Amino acid sequence: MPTPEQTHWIILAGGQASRMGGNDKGLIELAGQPFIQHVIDTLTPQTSHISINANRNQNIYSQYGDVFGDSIENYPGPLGGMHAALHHINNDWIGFVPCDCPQLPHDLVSRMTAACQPDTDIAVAHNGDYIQPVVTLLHRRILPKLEAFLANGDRKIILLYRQCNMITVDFSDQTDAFINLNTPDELSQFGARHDSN
Ligand SMILES: Nc1nc2c(ncn2[C@@H]2O[C@H](COP(=O)(O)OP(=O)(O)OP(=O)(O)O)[C@@H](O)[C@H]2O)c(=O)[nH]1
Ligand SMILES: [Mg+2]
Repeated sequence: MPTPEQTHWIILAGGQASRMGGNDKGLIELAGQPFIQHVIDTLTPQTSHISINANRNQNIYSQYGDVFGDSIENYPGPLGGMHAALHHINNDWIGFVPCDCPQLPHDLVSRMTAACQPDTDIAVAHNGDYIQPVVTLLHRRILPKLEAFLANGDRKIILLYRQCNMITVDFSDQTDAFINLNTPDELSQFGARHDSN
């Protein structure tokens, strides 16, 4: 429904990365490049509208593009980044990807946009096994529901989605595209596979 050019994409890098020892995950290096650079490299051929949601090291992230932080304090989770994006970006359709997913689909934007219907609130990627709740394209009409959800103290992303008109977008041909690296072990194992290829 929206064309790819009518969408604006946010790289979510605002988490605490507690499982990664609290290091700012978007800036951790993989194959000589910070995580955020891998995501930017995948998205740049797909869209010219990219912003970064980060709560730490905003001066460093600003070298990679437009940066904004959460307006809700105490790390409410990815929905905090989505909430901030809906206030920061003046666009009907806003897409999200996490900073710790270094091999996202090269056709993510075209497939997510093509799947949306006029009444779609949220399109969420699905790898055939699992829904990928932080790889999503949403319409700004969900903002009132999102604000009520957060004000109620709710944080579980999928519970909000179930209140909306959600569709899933099939990426079962690319199951590995959504591998995300949450711990030092996952990072070193992924790095070792990457080096041996
Ligand atoms: N803006 C914002 N983004 C968040 C927040 N929590 C998580 N995220 C982002 O959501 C995505 C998925 O989160 P996780 O992989 O669980 O990352 P994380 O919360 O940094 O890591 P853990 O603390 O180990 O769970 C990542 O891109 C995070 O940057 C938050 O409180 N605010
Ligand atoms: Mg993760």
